[in-house]
Amino acid sequence: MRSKFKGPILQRRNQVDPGTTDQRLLDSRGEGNWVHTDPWRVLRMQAELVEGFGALAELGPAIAVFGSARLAADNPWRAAAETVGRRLAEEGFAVITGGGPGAMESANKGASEAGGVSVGLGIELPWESGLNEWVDVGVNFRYFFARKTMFVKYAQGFVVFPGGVGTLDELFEALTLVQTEKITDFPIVLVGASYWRGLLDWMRGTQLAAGTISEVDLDRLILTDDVEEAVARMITAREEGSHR
Ligand SMILES: C/C(=C\CNc1ncnc2c1ncn2[C@@H]1O[C@H](COP(=O)(O)O)[C@@H](O)[C@H]1O)CO
Repeated sequence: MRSKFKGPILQRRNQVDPGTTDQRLLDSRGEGNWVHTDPWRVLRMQAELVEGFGALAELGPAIAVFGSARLAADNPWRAAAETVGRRLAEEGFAVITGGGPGAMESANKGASEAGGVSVGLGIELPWESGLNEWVDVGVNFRYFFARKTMFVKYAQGFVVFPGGVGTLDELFEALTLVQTEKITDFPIVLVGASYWRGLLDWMRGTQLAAGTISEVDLDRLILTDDVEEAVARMITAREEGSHR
């Protein structure tokens, strides 16, 4: 009876493959299509997590700063993001952004110029993106979910500047993780009261009224125009965390 093990799998009779796995690896160059298959993608996802964890494991206390990629250089929120980056760095926090332009670039600039650790977690996009020039530690991701894991795992709080759907995605992911107690003691500060108030009013007037969220969910969002308050909230959370 024909019989063979293909790794852990027993094959007998007419189920026996010709050749061996090593032979197939070494004997031919093969076709390239397999790199686009899901099993291979899983290895790439795994590699992104490993690279991200490796790059950030010793970062120390860090705050993520989010906000629009599209804010022009003279937009006042850019100046505020730069101040937040600088002040967080002065207080000993690493600053993590998406590594892109706009508010991200300003926060990285503030952190880098203050001598802090300025981190950019970039994402492969259909158009040219890359990391802004103020990123001093950069990791570029293929997969959004792997990148998002890094923000939440290595930041102890979020400061969120006005932004579009990308910023809302990051904000509501954090809020969901806090609500479901996947992350704890995690301040979320929204800078730009005039920009965010409409959203918070809708959440209160529509979501809270319909019972789809609780008052405590709204209480988790801190709204301010004062960048010093944003920084102070992060410092307080760090101090409270260190007493536990
Ligand atoms: C729009 C342009 C470039 C976009 N490049 C980005 N690079 C890195 N991270 C990005 C980029 N765009 C969005 N993000 C992430 O989403 C948030 C901002 O998205 P929004 O829709 O602009 O609010 C941001 O925090 C990033 O994490 C060319 O100008």
